[in-house]
Amino acid sequence: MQLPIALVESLRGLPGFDEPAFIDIHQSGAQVTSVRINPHKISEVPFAVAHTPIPWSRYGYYLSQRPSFTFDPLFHAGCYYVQEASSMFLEQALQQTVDLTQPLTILDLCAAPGGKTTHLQSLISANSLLVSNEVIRGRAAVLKDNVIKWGAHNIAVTNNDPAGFSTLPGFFDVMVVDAPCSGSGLFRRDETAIEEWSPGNVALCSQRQQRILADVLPALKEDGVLIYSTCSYSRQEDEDILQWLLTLDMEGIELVTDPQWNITSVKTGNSFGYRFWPYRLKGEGFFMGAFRKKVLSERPEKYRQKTKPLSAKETGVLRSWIRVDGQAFVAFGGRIYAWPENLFEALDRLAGKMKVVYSGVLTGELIRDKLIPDHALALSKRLPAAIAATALSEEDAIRYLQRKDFVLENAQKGWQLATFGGHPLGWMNVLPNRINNYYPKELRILKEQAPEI
Ligand SMILES: C[S@@+](CC[C@H](N)C(=O)[O-])C[C@H]1O[C@@H](n2cnc3c(N)ncnc32)[C@H](O)[C@@H]1O
Repeated sequence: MQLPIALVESLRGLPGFDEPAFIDIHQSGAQVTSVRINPHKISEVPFAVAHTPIPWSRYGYYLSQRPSFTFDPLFHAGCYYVQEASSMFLEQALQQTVDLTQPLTILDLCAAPGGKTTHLQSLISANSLLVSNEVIRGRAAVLKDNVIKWGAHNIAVTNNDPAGFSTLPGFFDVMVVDAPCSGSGLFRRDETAIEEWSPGNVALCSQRQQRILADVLPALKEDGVLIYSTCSYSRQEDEDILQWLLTLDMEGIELVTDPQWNITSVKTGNSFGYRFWPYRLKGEGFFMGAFRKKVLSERPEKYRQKTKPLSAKETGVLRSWIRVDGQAFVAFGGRIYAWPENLFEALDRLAGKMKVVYSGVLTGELIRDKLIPDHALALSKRLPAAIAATALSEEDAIRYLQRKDFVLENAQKGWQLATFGGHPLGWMNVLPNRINNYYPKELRILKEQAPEI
């Protein structure tokens, strides 16, 4: 691996930078595999391979080998997320700056494919709302799929430019801006990123990061918390951005780190940054800083309800499909979504101002008083206990996920969940002579499993 000389030169003098160790780790070919479990679905790592906890995250684990995630049904059931270890430091930043037992409104501004979003959802209280935004439409679709897999009911996925959030002044208690960057921190994983790296691109990224932050900060409440991060090593995208934030009446927040974690703390003026060097800890290059907003925010507009919830009569048929307690049901384009009642106002405001591509739990479509359940409902944690389900063998689970035919002896007829290890994978409708597989086509496993030798 040939690192750009201009990058190495630009890092000289940065706290914690060790040039020979930096070059060595990139040439060693060593790879770190880590996952974060979904505490709403499982409580232990579901792999036979040896694993050790990631010290700064209660849900993160290093794996001694990389299993085939594609052919693990529990991956498709949303039981865990494959995520780089350093970025799980978000947990520390959040835990140390906000009271997570409170109902919070949180924005994850640059959210696709969903690493930070799924992590945030595991940390916040059930009556908090997480708005997970991605500006690029195709990437917002991937984000939505990952949010559905995670199975939570308190996330809304939006597809807006950061400037769009200026229509929601003072709306958020917390904002996470995991900014698009020059990506040098991921060189070990993605060698093509090396070809795209240039000093000019670092400068462009730095300007774009400032623009994104300036556009979105009006939507943060006074005293609200901003968490900023990149996977770049460059000072212009890291410390320089923290310095610049101080000029916008943002106040740096110092975080406590255990010295054994080997994270490099950087104090620049009154801002505090945290650098992750891959030769000092087990993880990729990463940078994070936290701030509190010290300037008055505009007040949000007076609330006027726009969305009309469905009546109890209209939703009567849903009772056998979803736990309706505490939920309001709303219809968009014939599709019925369950919104937690206590988040109704926030979701309704959001729907009035932003391009919302997903919210709550998509329950399904009502056709002539019958519900055609959506895949999202199968993966959600709002299913009633009594719903019909059939446990599949691992082989059948893979065939189900590939949308291939399989045979079930003595299975109950009708709509039911296809499950593996107690976790729903999706819907199927068992007919007398065949099984209709409702696993979404666009999510199916396309690869073939290599035969065991
Ligand atoms: C570092 S990635 C986010 C990774 C994500 N937070 C996670 O943990 O999975 C940055 C994201 O910012 C998005 N992005 C690109 N240009 C942007 C812009 N001008 N404003 C906001 N987001 C942008 C990219 O599409 C990308 O999804």
